[in-house]
Amino acid sequence: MRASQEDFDSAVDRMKLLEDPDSDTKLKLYALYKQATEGPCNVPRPEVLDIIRKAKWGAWNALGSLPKEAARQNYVDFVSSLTPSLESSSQAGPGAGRSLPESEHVVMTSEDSITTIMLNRPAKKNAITIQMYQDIILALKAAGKDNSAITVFTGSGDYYSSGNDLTNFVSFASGDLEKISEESANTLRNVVDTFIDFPKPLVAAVNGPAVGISVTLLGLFDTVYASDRATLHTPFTSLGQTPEGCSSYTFPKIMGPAKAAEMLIFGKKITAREACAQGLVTEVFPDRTFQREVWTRLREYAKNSPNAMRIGKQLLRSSEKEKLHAVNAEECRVGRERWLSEECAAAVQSFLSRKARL
Ligand SMILES: CCCCC/C=C/CC(=O)SCCNC(=O)CCNC(=O)[C@H](O)C(C)(C)COP(=O)(O)OP(=O)(O)OC[C@H]1O[C@@H](n2cnc3c(N)ncnc32)[C@H](O)[C@@H]1OP(=O)(O)O
Repeated sequence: MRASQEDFDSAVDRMKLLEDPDSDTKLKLYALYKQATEGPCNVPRPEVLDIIRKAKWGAWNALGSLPKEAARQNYVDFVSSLTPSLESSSQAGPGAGRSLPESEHVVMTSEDSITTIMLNRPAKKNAITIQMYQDIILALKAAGKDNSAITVFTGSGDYYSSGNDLTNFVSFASGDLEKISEESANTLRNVVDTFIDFPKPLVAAVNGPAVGISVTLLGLFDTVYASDRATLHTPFTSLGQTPEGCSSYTFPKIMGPAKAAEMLIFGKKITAREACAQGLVTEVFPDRTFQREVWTRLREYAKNSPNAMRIGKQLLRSSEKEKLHAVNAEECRVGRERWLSEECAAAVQSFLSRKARL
């Protein structure tokens, strides 16, 4: 169940009863309200000296391209969490009775028979934390079962995703290496398995640059639309790491072994247009019209018979599934060894200490 306009209006009224909320709470409420009512931040950044307006602008702007509907839901949930005693008995609490999982950085919305899963951490270029991997799994499982016809995966803000959050590796230096690396490999394996098994048409709307795992997973999507501003980069070897997301199998198959090697072994960054010429991207759109063109097209596609699309996908993909699961298992086994290597530790340290940038 998603928040209606009435739920939102009622949350706005309840919010007025809050007694002196702290400034972080006020900023978050302000940003979600603006996003829910006006959409993405569309005003120029205020002057440096105007501290309050600058903070408000920053909070709104940080919501990137979060859809109005998702902002409305987040606003209602946030107000509910602040005012539990004021909840009317007819209203569901946060998460109660909702078919969509909630997450701070992985936002799920459904409209026009399309479920959208959006990475929503624009200030960190949508880098994927361990919690986000778990949330992606939950979101995909929910989308696989809901009554939408198509599922779309996209990013908020100027990046599609900068890949694995490199601070995920910080815990490697501070804890039980064996245990943490095993848990991380299991998480990676689960998330990739969930993409392999996803039962409906899965479309990537690559709204901007994509790095690392956000690129490798594209080989498991049914259709990939990209903005002409997007680049695709898999800098594994400069990080002392190896390919994942089944790309060691899907990329050579899609683009041929030589082009795949350039990307996955030498870390060559390619443009969306190059990726399209090589078959990894289905179609490239001008950035200016990307959202409009992609969503117009997807809304048309979503009118097709959902069952026929799902069964069609199975016919196209099922013969590969066993192979893909085996590839995933092997990539995770090898990847885990690499994460424990000196090379990987040094590369991550270098990023974190800002000595190296892509
Ligand atoms: C469970 C474990 C699974 C493991 C799966 C493994 C997958 C492998 C991969 O995905 S490898 C790819 C890893 N990603 C990267 O190496 C990208 C690193 N990021 C960059 O090089 C740059 O940030 C950039 C080129 C993406 C963008 O550069 P730009 O100058 O435009 O912006 P900033 O660098 O200032 O970034 C803004 C803030 O975002 C933080 N950030 C960006 N990417 C990551 C990331 N991958 N991990 C952690 N943090 C990231 C960046 O640090 C800035 O934060 P700050 O504002 O607090 O400084």
